[in-house]
Parts: sequence; C-alpha cells; structure tokens
Amino acid sequence: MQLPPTQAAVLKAADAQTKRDVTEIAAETDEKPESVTRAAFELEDRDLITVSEHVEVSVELTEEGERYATESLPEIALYEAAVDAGAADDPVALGRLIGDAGLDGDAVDIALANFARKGYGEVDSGEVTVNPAVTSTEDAEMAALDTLVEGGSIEDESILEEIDRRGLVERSERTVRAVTLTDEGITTLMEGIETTETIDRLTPDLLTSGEWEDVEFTDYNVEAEASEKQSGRKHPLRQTADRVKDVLVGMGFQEMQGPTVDADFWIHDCLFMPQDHPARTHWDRFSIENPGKIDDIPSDLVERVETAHHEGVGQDSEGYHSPWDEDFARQLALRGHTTSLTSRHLAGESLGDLEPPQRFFSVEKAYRNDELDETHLLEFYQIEGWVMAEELSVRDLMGTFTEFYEQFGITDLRFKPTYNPYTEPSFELFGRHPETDELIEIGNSGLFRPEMLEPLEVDCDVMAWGLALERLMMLASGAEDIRDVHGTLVDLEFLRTEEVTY
Ligand SMILES: N[C@@H](Cc1ccccc1)C(=O)O
Repeated sequence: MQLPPTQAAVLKAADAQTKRDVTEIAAETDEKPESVTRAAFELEDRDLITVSEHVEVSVELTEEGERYATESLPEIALYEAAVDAGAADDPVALGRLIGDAGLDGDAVDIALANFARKGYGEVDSGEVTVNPAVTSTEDAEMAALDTLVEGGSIEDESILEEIDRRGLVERSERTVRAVTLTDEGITTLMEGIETTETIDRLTPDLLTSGEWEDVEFTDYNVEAEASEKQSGRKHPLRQTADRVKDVLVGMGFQEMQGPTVDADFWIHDCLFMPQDHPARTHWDRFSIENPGKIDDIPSDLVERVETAHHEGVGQDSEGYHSPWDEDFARQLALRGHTTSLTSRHLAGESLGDLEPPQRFFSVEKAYRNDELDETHLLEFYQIEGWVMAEELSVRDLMGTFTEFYEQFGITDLRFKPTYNPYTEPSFELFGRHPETDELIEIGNSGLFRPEMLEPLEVDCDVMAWGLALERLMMLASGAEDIRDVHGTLVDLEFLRTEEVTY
C-alpha cells in the first residue's frame, strides 16, 4: 500500500498489543504532535489503526500554593501562634496573634476564614480560643500541598476541590490520544508499505512552475479534530445596532450624522429645555473643559430660541420668564441624548432646510452621569428617530413603534404619558422582559411642541423618540443585566458565542 510519509511512520510505530501515545510517536518520529494526530485519524479512516482518547488531568500549585507549601497555611500559622500563647486555656487577643504568626494583608482574612471553617477554634470580640481537640499536623489541605510539591497526586477529590477553590492549585485537562494497530493494519504492514510524497498545501511555487499538475495532494479530512480558533468578531451589541439600522432603512428612514461633543444649545436650548433644568446641571452632564465653547451658532436662530425661552411662541404659549444666557448655551459637553442631532437637522444646520415628508434616525452613543446598575451604564446607544409630515398623531407614533419592535419579536408594548419640555403629548415606552416578566422602560417619545419647532422654522408636525439599544437587546436576548451585554464586565464567552437573533 502507498501511504504519505507521516502516515507510514505512524503505522510502523503503532503496535497491536499496546496503546502508543501520539506524543510519544511524535517524539520518536520527529514529527509535530498535530501532524501525528492528523495522520492517526487518517489511518483510522482507512481502518488500519484505532485511535483512543482519554482526558488527563494535571494539578499544579499556583504561586500562592507554593508559598504556603514552603511556609505554612495562614490558618495553621494562626493556630500555632494561638497554642503557643496559651489560647487553649484562656482567650488571647487576636491582634497579638496576628503579629506572632507574622500575618499581614489578605493573609489575615484568609487565616480567620479557614481557622473557623476547620474548627481550629473561635474568634469572638477580638479574642481567640483554640480547640485543643484538633491538631494542625493533621491538616489535610497542608498535606495535599506537600504531596504536590513531592510530585504525588491527590486522591481525595473533596480536598482537591477545596484547595482549587482557594486558588492554591490550577487544574488543567488535556486529551491524550493513543493508537493501536488493527488486524487490517498488521496485514498491510506485512504486505509492505511504500511512502508517497503527497503535498498538503498549494504554494505559489507549485502554481507558477506548473508542478501542481503532477503532484499528489493529501486527502482533506474534514472530520479531523482541530484546535479552536478565536477570531475577531463583531460585538453582539454592534450586530444589534446594524440590524436596527437595516430595519429603519427598510421603513424608509435616512441616517443622521453629527457631533458626539456638542454645544448645550443643540443638546438642550433648541429643545426648549430651560437653562435650570435638572438634566443640565453638572450632576448629569459630562462637560468638556478644552475647548469649552462652540463659536458658530447662527445668530438669528439664537435670537429666536432665546425669545421662545423668555416668552414662548404664539398666543397660547408661555415662556419660562427666567434668565437665558448665550454663553451657557455655547458650552460643550458629551451629548446626554442624540436629540441634538435631531435639532441640528430640524434647524437646517445639517442638511439645509427640509420639506415634509421626512424620516430620519441615528443609532449613536449618548452619555449620562447615571448610577450604575442592571439597567444603567454611563453611556448607552440611543436609537433616535423622527418623522416630519403635514399632520401626525399619537396613532402614527404608536404604529411606528409597533412595526419597529415587531421586527425583534417584541410585541407587548405599553405607553405611559410623561413630561418632556420639548414634546406634547409625551410617552414613555415599556416592554416586557422575557425572563423576569417585568415591564422595563425602553424609550421616550412624543410630538414636538411649537415652542421647539417655531424657532427652528419648522411649520409642520414632527414626532420623535429616543430608544435604548441595550434595553432592546436585553428584551430580545433575555439578558437581565446591561453589564452582561456591554462594558468592561461583559463575559468574553458571551462575546464569542452570543448569536444575535431576531
Ligand atoms: N431625548 C429623549 C428621547 C426623546 C427624543 C425625542 C422626543 C422625545 C423624547 C431622551 O433622551 O430620553
């Protein structure tokens, strides 16, 4: 039979009676273990050998484990210091024993926790008594550390688990493969094998020289076990953002662009938010020190916005009658919502004057100095959107949300009237969490007020919203904590394996 060189070598090295480890054959034949493994599977496919596998667990001391193995476990040090100080008869102050035992830093807590767990004694109001019935020389965990130092293995699984939990050992698993010759393998060897020179990869040389036409290629074994490769991957939240964009484009929306750092004028003043609104104070806002201010705001617009803030617009409207400071409006901050992009677009600042009908959206970051918890981070992605038309009603708003969220399997939506300085009526939007069954807030919306639209010189209806991308993802994926979805605490396994479904 003709076989490629590695397969020929592995077949010759295999035995019918004893299993031979792949690593052993690799060392003997001067081949890489991966090549020998591949050849072994190929030979198994030809029924010439069988490949068996078992998992080998190895246990190694961590740095901390090694230290305790040489010095002693902190709880033993404490116990021995206590015995020496006579704590079997009378309580001794803990402070003194810590000094005697030479414990400091984390070792003190470690000593105390394990001292109590092992029944070495009691600590009560800073006084230690030892239990004379226990002796530290029989400490099973200490004995296990000693065994490991001597290269032995631990038979008692519960002790191993305990020292593993304490971080004193590192356990690793390795699949060991071994080969055995089959009857057919023996026959083949007896009949004699010839080595063929097969090629396992196509190179530019083979192509340019034309040699590829004459060589024999190694069969490709798609079932061979291969090491797992972790390649780069789009973040699940980014995938959800992309999907949101696709859905909105499908609904006839265009994407808005605009600055992340913007003037309060675009973030707040254009939205008829009074300058003393709580969201505008430093509590909620990440302000920019340098440059501190924006220069180019159209002065006629500034004037109209200021007038609206002072007096309102039209006959039925009231302004705030409170001070309005242009300098304050020019200050820069990380936008607390992406509605700054909406105000820039409606004012004609971004794309020039817009005539109805129009539909715009963005899926961009907004920043708020919030308290961190399961539904809040300091930054989040806001799905901003607005529709401009001659006439719009709450029905249009609700219908748009129903259609949008349906694409993500979110069908149980609730609307709650709320207040925004820039919309009337306004609605908070809630969705039901698939795991906890709780209603969670997923957005805020409304129809822009004349006090906002008039200074921007928009004379038709505009409905608008800001929805949270992370919350949408939590409802769609069932994640219960925003910190599991994105940010520094997110689990790498989640990033590697989460499938974005909709
Ligand atoms: N800016 C609002 C969302 C919103 C946008 C547009 C209209 C109404 C509400 C928020 O951040 O919560």
